[in-house]
Amino acid sequence: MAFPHRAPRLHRPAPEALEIPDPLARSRPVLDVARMGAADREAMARGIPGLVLMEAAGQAVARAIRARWSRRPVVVLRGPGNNGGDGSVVARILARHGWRVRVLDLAPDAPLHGDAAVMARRWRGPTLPLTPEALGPEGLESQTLGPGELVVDALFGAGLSRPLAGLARAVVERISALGLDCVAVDIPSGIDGDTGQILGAAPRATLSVTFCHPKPGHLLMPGREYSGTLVVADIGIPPAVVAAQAPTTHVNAPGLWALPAPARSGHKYHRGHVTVMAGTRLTGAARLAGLGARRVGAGLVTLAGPGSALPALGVDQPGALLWDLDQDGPLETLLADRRRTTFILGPGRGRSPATAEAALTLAASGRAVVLDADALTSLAGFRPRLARALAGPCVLTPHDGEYAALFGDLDTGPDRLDRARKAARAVGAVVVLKGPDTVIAAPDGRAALTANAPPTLATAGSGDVLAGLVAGLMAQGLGPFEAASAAVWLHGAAAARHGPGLIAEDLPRLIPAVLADPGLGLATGSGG
Ligand SMILES: NC(=O)C1=CN([C@@H]2O[C@H](COP(=O)(O)OP(=O)(O)OC[C@H]3O[C@@H](n4cnc5c(N)ncnc54)[C@H](O)[C@@H]3O)[C@@H](O)[C@H]2O)[C@@H](O)CC1
Ligand SMILES: [K+]
Repeated sequence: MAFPHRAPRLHRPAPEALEIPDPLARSRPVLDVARMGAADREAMARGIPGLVLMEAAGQAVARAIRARWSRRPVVVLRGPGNNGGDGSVVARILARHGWRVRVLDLAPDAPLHGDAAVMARRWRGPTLPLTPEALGPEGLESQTLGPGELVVDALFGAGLSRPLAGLARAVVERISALGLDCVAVDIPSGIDGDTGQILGAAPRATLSVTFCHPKPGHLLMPGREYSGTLVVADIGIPPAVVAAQAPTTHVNAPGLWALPAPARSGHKYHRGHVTVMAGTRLTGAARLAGLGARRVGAGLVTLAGPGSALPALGVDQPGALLWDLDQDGPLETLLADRRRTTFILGPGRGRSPATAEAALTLAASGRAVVLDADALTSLAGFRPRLARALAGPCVLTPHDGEYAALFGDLDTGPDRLDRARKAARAVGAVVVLKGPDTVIAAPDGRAALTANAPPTLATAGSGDVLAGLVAGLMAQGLGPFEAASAAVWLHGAAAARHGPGLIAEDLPRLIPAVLADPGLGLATGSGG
């Protein structure tokens, strides 16, 4: 039998096998539109020509497309600015690799400027005007966008300044209606880069290729959903240029925080003592919070509640301590023990003036405090008192409803990053604004955007576990911003390990496997 004299043809990787490194697996800066623009200008001022950056941007998009898809007809929707300039580069490079490419110009009569004009001249292939006729069912399907065609959305990026209207809106809606694969250059046109909100309309991209670092709009809903798979390409902007923009927002992932490794010589009091203030009913919420704190490494956890609640509180946690608020003493007695470093108030506590008073007492105690659920709604109307009372590290964990109760008067729009930041500043505490795109904000302006939480986390009791994780990390010495960010990430990572059918009780059990991830540096147990 003769040996084949040609090497076997390599298989083109199936999309599932495509190895695009997850740009959100480690923490990195998130650049708002103004900082990204400033970084671009600074890079150019340091001698990197804009054309070089644009060529690198277009090349990165073309590379991502070629990695993901095999050759197919492509239509590049080209806008009037530099996003369109990137689109011209994508068209040229794909065509050079033998792809059939057409450019559809949004504003064929508008004069192009600067780098975008240069790149448009370097594209010598077919270019059609985007006209109303091209958008009719006859035009778009039969002439302009054929079945199976790949759309490159290079209409608008960072320069989006108003809602999409007219032809731009019509073409974007047509892409979605036809269910075509769409690659967004930088960000889907119509998604606000700073807020993730849709301005008018936006295409649902299969893939978005952005440059240098992600923008808030890639991580905040609905922008995150519209962005599809995110690729972040290095286009040669030096890290020092990015650092000079002093980014205050980061991707919430390892690197933003480091988990406390248990010291070999340590004992349980070195790992903090978390006290969960429970109510009479819904004791499950306090138990879940206690489990969260214990699994993440708190040395001791006390579940404190009224005498009538104690049998239920202790039912399934032999390792937790119990405190009878009627027999053993009230909150003040607990606070007299300085080794009680950390408190949780809210889960299952009940909404009442007494809960608000307990929250204010804890805030003034100087201990690390997590205020969640009923503590937040009970504090409605007491925010100025809370802000004045706060004497120690404090984390508030509202979902949107609890946010409305406590911060509804703040002047914010739908932008969740802005909402969390303003709330943190208003009260002087770290705010975890929970949702599919949980935002953590500190009073000093730092913020973290989370992208690892699967939708299965939206289940009763999951927030109670989160409160426990935050407290458990603060008990071990993490600052409130780091503890809150790490807890939110661990919570998402635990849920992601489970898949469908997740219930809150599963989450604490999944935490050890997450902590064993080598990327977190705890697996060897070699803490000093
Ligand atoms: N040096 C740089 O600044 C680089 C920029 N790059 C690209 O440049 C993009 C930003 O470019 P630009 O600042 O030129 O902005 P864009 O290209 O995003 O859009 C600006 C143009 O769109 C118009 N416009 C905005 N919103 C509109 C709407 N709703 N309807 C109709 N017209 C609208 C504006 O009037 C302006 O003419 C980035 O997103 C990125 O793709 C890359 O080339 C990398 C380098
Ligand atoms: K775009």
